[in-house]
Amino acid sequence: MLFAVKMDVDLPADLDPEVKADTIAREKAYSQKLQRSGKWPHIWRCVGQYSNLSVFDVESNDELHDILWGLPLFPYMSIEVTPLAVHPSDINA
Ligand SMILES: O=C(O)CC1=CCC(=O)O1
Repeated sequence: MLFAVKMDVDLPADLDPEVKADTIAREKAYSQKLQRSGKWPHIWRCVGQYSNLSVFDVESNDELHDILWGLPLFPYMSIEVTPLAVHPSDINA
């Protein structure tokens, strides 16, 4: 199952710099592990925003939910999930 996920990050201005750096480092490691596994095949920066647009390839809604809840930056994110279906005009479908 494919999902497009937009993640908007909003870190508090007064967040301790060490906590901020550690959380971002853990987020990167978590994301890259999932990218290598094939569960997170695309991640793109949204130009001009502290946001990304990602594609997840997972077995179920519950699996995606667990992945998103596990994001170290999850407490500082707004997340919008869009389930994807094959487009009838897709020449690769
Ligand atoms: O910077 C972001 O967009 C948040 C994020 C998600 C995965 C990652 O490494 O950073």
